[in-house]
This record gives sequence, structure tokens and C-alpha cells, in this order.
Amino acid sequence: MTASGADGETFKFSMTNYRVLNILILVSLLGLMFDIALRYSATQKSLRVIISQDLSGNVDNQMFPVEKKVPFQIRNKLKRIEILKSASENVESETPVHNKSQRLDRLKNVSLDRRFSEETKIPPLDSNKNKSVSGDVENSNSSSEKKVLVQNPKKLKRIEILKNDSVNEWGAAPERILKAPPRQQRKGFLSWRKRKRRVHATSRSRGQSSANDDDDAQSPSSQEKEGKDNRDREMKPRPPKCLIVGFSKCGTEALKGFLTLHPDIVAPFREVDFFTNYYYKGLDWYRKQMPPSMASQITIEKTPEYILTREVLHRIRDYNSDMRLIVMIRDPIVRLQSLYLHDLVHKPEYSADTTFKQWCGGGGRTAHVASVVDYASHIRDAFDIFSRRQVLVQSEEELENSPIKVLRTVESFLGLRRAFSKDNIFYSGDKGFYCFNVTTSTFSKASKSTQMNKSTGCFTDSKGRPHQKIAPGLLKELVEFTRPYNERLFQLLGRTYTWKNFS
Ligand SMILES: Nc1ncnc2c1ncn2[C@@H]1O[C@H](COP(=O)(O)OS(=O)(=O)O)[C@@H](OP(=O)(O)O)[C@H]1O
Repeated sequence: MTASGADGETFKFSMTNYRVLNILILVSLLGLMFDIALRYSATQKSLRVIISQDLSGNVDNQMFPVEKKVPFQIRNKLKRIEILKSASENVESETPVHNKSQRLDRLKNVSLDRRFSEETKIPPLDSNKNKSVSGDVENSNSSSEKKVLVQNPKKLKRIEILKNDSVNEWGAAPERILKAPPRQQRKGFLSWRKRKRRVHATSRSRGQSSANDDDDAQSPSSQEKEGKDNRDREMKPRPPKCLIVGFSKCGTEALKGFLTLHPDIVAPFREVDFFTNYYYKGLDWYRKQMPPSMASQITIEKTPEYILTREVLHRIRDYNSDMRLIVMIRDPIVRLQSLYLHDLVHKPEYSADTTFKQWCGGGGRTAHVASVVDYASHIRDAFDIFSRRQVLVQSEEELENSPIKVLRTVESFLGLRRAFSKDNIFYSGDKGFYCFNVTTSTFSKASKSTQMNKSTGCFTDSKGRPHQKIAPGLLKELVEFTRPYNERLFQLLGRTYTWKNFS
């Protein structure tokens, strides 16, 4: 292989160069192939390593040109990694950090929730809303949770859902995540259900019951209703809402007794005299004197002396400013006759020998007579202390002759349903007054509320006694003395009464 002369040496040199050149080319080719193989292998094998590092923000775009060099099947994963990467870069941009460990520390202190909201433009949530959105996201501050999040493609998918969904009516949680919450979100889901129940309860308490409410949601309201019904039906003494305040001997007992024929009215058997004689015993004592009743019923008490003093009327108003008052009046001279008989029996200062004239004070123009025939001044007091619409004035004559008419007037006055029936009472020729029909179902209740003969159904003998005749001279005096009082009364009431002694 050697050549002589200059040409021979030149040929040797060329051959040597050619071999060296071939070797160099071969080496270069081998190196190139090795480099390609190495890069491809590194891309495949180190993907997991790279992913687990990505949260630190250390993915090197120069070394790792994602779109061109990574195979198609892992490109989607890398896109998601990009979301996380850019999030971490976003956090870093606030304050620059210069090494990997610093960036990891910073990242641990920032919740994923914040990064998501900043990166994906989900509006900031308040604390409750955070719970309902992503209980797992809140817990993801630990590094182990971050690793799970990234290594689990399902988690990454949920992250993308959060990114794309808008905030719902609850302020955060996308509807489809709440409807099928993953186990990690169960806590938030339960909070959402609790909140839904709370909203139902609130609307119920505002009386906004909805036709869509389920049975569970309706039950408390029906329980409340049942409780109220039970309280309403409970029989117990209740304070009176209406008082028959006057005047004595004007048919007050007959009115009270007949009123108890109404199913919605109850009344104590006796006059209680609370606001006059027993005020010191207190309101609780007073209430306990009342018969048991339901809340829907009205208790009526009658004490004819209540109207006689302003002080007592004030006590009544202080007790219940909405109290209804009923005042019975009567021909004043007949009232004198009735009181005379009453006092002969009940007042020790009089005896059976006391004459009507003596009882009047010796004539027809006395203070005693005036105190009996003057209705107007007391009724005016009642009108002053209460409003007029709270005071009903009726006459004994109307009650005696047309009891049903008077009872229906009271029914309206108290706002009660129409329940009085003519069948419940009858006119007794023997008694000369209306009496209770003992055969009706309402009789039993009435008989417990008033003084009556239970076999005849009429009021006791102390009611409806025959009156003595008044001497003509005394009667004339009484009529002349009383007439001005009547005029004042008629003026006050705006109506007249055709009483027999004055016609
Ligand atoms: N239906 C019926 N039955 C019986 N008595 C009736 C009736 N309607 C009205 N009156 C008249 O009521 C008078 C008694 O009135 P008082 O009940 O207010 O008297 S008391 O103040 O309670 O003592 C009483 O007065 P006297 O007749 O003087 O007894 C009766 O005339």
C-alpha cells in the first residue's frame, strides 16, 4: 500500500485523510443517533418525574418544548400541567423567589383554591361557599395532596370543570359537581343540603309555604298548627273580654244568662265584684274566678256596680283597654221599685216595715232617688274612659219583651257568629217572663251560669217580683224629678225610650 516518489506520498496522504474523514462521519452519525435516542427515552421515562415537579414551577420550557416533542397521547396531560404551572408562576409573580425550594415553600402556603380562582376567573368565594365548592381543594395544602391531585387524572378533570363552569346561585358550586359529589366533596354537599333545609325553614317561618315543599319540610309547620289548635282547645279560666257593668235591677242577670246560650260565650255563675270590692286580690285571682273556656270563646262577667265610679272604670281600662262594656238601663221609676224590694231583703238598714217613700228618702226629690235615676252621668263616664264603640247600651224593656233581638245585637257587638235561636227560650205565662227551654242541648251550659229554676227553666223568684203601686203624689214628684235626667240620657245616647211612667 505504499507508493514511491512525490506522487506516491501524495496518494498515501489522501488515503489517510479519507479514512479519518469516514471515521469522523461515522462517529458523528452515531453521536447524532445516540442523542436522538437519548432525548426520546428521556421524554418517555421522565414524564412522571416532570409532572411531580411541575407544581414548583420548574418545568423548563426550553428543555421541554411541549407541543413539538411530546407524543400525542400525553399532550393532554401536559396541557393540564400547564394550567398548574401558570398558576404557580402567577403566585410567584407577586414576590420573586430565586430557587426551587423557595418556590415550593411559597406554594405550600397558598391554597389551590386561590390559585384556581385567580387563574380560572372564578369569583372570590366567602368561607361558606368555599366549603360547598371544594372541601378537598381546601384540604390540598399539604404536599401529599398536591401529588394526588396531579397524579390522578380524574382530579385534573374536575379542576378543568371548575375552570369552565360559572358560579351558581349558591355563590360557587357548579350544579353538576353538587349533584354527583365525589367522596372528597361530600362534606360540602351535606352543607349544601343543610343550607337548603334552612332556606325552607326560613320561608316557612315567613309564611311563604310553597306547594313544592316536601312532607318533611311541611311537618314542623303542621306541628306548630297542631300545637296552636291544642292550646286553643285547652279549657282553662281566661280573662273576660266583655263586662256587663250596669245598672242593677235592669235585667243584667237575664241578659248574662241568655247570652250563655251562645256556644262562644261563657260566664261565671256569680257577680265577681273584682274591680269594686276585691281588686286587692289581684288579677290572677280574678282570672281564676272565670269558668273554663277555649281561646275561641269570650268570657263575660257581670257586676252591675262597675259603672258607678270612674275609678272602677279606670281600673277596667287599665286591665284591658279593649274591653267591651254592656250597660242595661230601665224605666228609672221601675228601677226604684225593683231596688226597694231588693234592699228590703238584702240591706240591714231596712226592714219589712220600711215604706217605699221612706226608702226614697222621704219624698220624690232626694239624693237617693237621684243616684238611682241618673244613668247619663255614669254612661258619660264610660264613654269618656272607653271609646263609644266599646260601650253597648240596651234596655231591660227590650230584653224583657224581645230577648232574641237584644241577644243578636250583643252578638254583633262582640263580633260573634249568629247562633241565638228562638227555640232555646220560651215565654212563660206563669212567670210573666221569658225562660230557658229545658229540652234544648244548650240548656245545660246556661243552667251552670245563672240563677234559675232548673225544672221550669225560669230565673229564680228574686227576678220578676211583682212591684207595689206608688202613691200618685209621690209618683208625680218622681216623674218630674227624673224627667231631666232622662232628657240628658236621651241626648247622650241620641235616642229616646218610651217608658210607661213618662208617657
Ligand atoms: N226573663 C226575665 N226573667 C226574670 N227577670 C227578668 C227577665 N228579664 C228581665 N228581667 C228583670 O230583671 C230584673 C232584675 O234585674 P237584675 O238581674 O239586673 O237584678 S240584679 O241587679 O242582678 O239584682 C227583674 O226585676 P224585678 O222585676 O224587679 O225583679 C226583672 O224585671
